[in-house]
Amino acid sequence: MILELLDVHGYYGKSHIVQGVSLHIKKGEVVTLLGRNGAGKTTTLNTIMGVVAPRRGTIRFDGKEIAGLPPHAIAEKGLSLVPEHRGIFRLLTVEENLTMAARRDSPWSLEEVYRIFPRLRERRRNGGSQLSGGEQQMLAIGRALMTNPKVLMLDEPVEGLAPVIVDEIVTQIGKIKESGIPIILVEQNLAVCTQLADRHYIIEQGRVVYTGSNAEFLADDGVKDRYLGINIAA
Ligand SMILES: Nc1ncnc2c1ncn2[C@@H]1O[C@H](COP(=O)(O)OP(=O)(O)OP(=O)(O)O)[C@@H](O)[C@H]1O
Repeated sequence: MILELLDVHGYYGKSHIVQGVSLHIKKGEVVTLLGRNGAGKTTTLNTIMGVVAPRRGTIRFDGKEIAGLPPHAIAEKGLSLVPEHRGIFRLLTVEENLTMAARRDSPWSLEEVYRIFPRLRERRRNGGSQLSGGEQQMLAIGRALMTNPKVLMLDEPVEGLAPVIVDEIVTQIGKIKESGIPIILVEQNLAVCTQLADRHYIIEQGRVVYTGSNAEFLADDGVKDRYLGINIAA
């Protein structure tokens, strides 16, 4: 098990948002965090990264406790979060965005990243501000790869993108999965989730209310209806 959360609680000030989340991810797996808006998925990712300090519970990464460490120390250990609002440097070129994230010990070279994201190679001299939304997302993920992540967390990577770009990014995330990097995916697009994931967690009001394999989830229309408000018959 590469990452494990046991009864983790996270707060924004006095607001108790993450209310005892337990979950885990193994090497090579893709797991999703599903749930309605405001359920606490992003806050769970921020709690793993130490951006929201966990007040109770255990977060073990590679067998060692990381709860309570500052975000930079957690990032240095190899946890990488690509946030919803991408955070690329708009005044730098694509290639500069990538190279400035590179770590000396990383097996991920520019070539490797360009192999997964051919569009970034084509756009390598373009500034961040000249990229489409999809290209910005690719750059944000590519930049995370340059840091040699041992666990990659993606927060709504295809939100607001055209279907053809969504397909492209799903293929690219699939290639990252094949490379062996475990991925925690927060995503509202269920088709994307079920194409990529081995397992799913559904979060409601800061708690895990369902967990199952992708096959179990796909076979259970009731679960989608109950927790996600998707009427399968419609
Ligand atoms: N910086 C913040 N300060 C205070 N409350 C916050 C903050 N960020 C989020 N919240 C609250 O925490 C709750 C959970 O938000 P979170 O973003 O984790 O939900 P989510 O499941 O990721 O949903 P979404 O898809 O809307 O991002 C919400 O009620 C939200 O209003």
